[in-house]
Amino acid sequence: MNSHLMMASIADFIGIAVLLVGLFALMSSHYMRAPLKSIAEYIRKAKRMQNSIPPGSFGLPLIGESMQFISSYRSSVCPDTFIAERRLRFGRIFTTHLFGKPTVISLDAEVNRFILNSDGRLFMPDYPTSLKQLWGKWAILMLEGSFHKRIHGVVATLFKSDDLKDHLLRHIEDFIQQAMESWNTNSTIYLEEEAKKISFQVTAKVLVGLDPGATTVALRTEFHKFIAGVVSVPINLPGTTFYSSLQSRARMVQMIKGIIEEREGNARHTDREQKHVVKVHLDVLGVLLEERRLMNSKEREEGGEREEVTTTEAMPLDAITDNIVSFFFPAEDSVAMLMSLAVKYVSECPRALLQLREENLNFVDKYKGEKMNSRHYLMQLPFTHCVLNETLRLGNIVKGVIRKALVDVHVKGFLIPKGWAVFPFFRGVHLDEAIYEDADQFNPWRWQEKVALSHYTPFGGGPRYCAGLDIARLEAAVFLHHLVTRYEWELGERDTLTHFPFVKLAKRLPINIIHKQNCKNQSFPTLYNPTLQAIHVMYARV
Ligand code: HEM
Repeated sequence: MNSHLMMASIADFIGIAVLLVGLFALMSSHYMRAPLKSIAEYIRKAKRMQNSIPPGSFGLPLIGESMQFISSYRSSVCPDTFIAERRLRFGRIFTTHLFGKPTVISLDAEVNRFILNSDGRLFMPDYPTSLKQLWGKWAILMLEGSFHKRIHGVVATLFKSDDLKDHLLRHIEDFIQQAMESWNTNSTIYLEEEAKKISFQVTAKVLVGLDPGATTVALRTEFHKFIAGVVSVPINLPGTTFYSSLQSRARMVQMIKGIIEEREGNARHTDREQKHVVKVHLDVLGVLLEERRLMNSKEREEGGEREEVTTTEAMPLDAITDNIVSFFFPAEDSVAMLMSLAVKYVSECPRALLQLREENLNFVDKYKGEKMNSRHYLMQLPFTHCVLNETLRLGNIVKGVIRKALVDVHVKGFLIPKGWAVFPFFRGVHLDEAIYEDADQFNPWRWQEKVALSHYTPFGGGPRYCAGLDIARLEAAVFLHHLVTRYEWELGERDTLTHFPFVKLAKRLPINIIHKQNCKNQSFPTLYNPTLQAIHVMYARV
């Protein structure tokens, strides 16, 4: 009964809107000559629309159902109340009104895949103006069309390359070693804090080639102030969080520009005739600078003389700084969350922890003294990756993505009207009992059986799939490897998860270190790395 009332309210809303448009058309036509036929056509169209828009409710005027959505995902007890209630009343595809827009939420894996794969044709990302101000108009999330394709391609190619992953592995292990040095038996550490420290260092390395030091610390301080603005009221006045966030963003941009200037000062530039070597740094800044050089020189060639008197650039410097700034977020926050949640889940599931430890100790034995590379960590630790898959499924670090319909879109018998927002809600699919048995339980063994990967989208899909997924998996696998082979711990104070706006552990996951492994008998896989060798020797002397 309730659902019918809600459906009626949407239908009324559309009916009245279409009637008003019809009336306006009639009134504005010269001498009201518009044929009555066209009004009938409008009414027929309204009827057709009201029949095919997914059922649901719009909630209150202007704010719609945003408050219910937010309070549901702020709760650590029953975060999915909002979704569960509506799924029961309306099914897996329903209409609501979120953050100022009529929105279709989809908990249907097939529809979600369709939306992700139709990016750029039927849908495009749709972020509020305040977020555009924060990320910058050139950030990958804001880009469309061929420029998006180009930036995505350059970054994805870099992140897929074994050279980059192997180069990064040395640093990941180094940063983990340094962090772990301070964790001693009988001490309590805040795992989320430690994971964030490590992943920020990895991020600074992979994005701009920075080693830990004063600049990384300064960059991290500004990044934290910057990120606070993402969830603030967007009022750009001195004293507001939003204002301070924009100021920090500007300082991050200055630091990145400083690194660029330093690189360009040192660079030996290309000159094909003189056969100079191009030095492309193995990081995101390096490949974006190279891409910019290529695009701008092509632009100049094509532009001929006219180009010399204009300042047009195919790829301005802002395109580099906006992207670097925006990559800091997934690279620091999401990866650290993956590591922290994996530790929480295995700590609560002793059988999984035991198997994880066994696999990783065997791995140490098997590759004793061998030169390790990223493929070892990505391919030779199957159970570790089952743990990570399950953590991503259950933890839903990214709940879903928001898109806008570019045209009227028909899918599974429903209409998503042009201009409406659409929210493929991955979390709703990942926690669907019809797909995953005991969906709310941590069960890494399910990944040892045949699981339909088409339902599984923790890293999105289509043209905007996560370019950094291998980096995220590598970092998390190496972290788990070192943690379980060297430490025994127990969870400290009980911690809870909240989900809005981002997944967070309320207490930053305190863990008590019970035992630090005597590393004498443990052969670290990357012994040839001089820093690690020094640390290994140090441990061996303990
Ligand atoms: C556990 C960690 C991570 C998760 C869960 C995650 C999740 C996602 C998701 C769901 C998307 C799709 C966004 C959309 O469709 O609008 C995405 C895109 C992306 N992610 Fe990640 N990500 C993670 C780590 C990383 C890392 C480490 C990087 C690299 C620094 C990265 C870089 C990117 C990039 C470049 C895109 C493409 C955006 C676009 O083309 O519009 N991500 N990620």
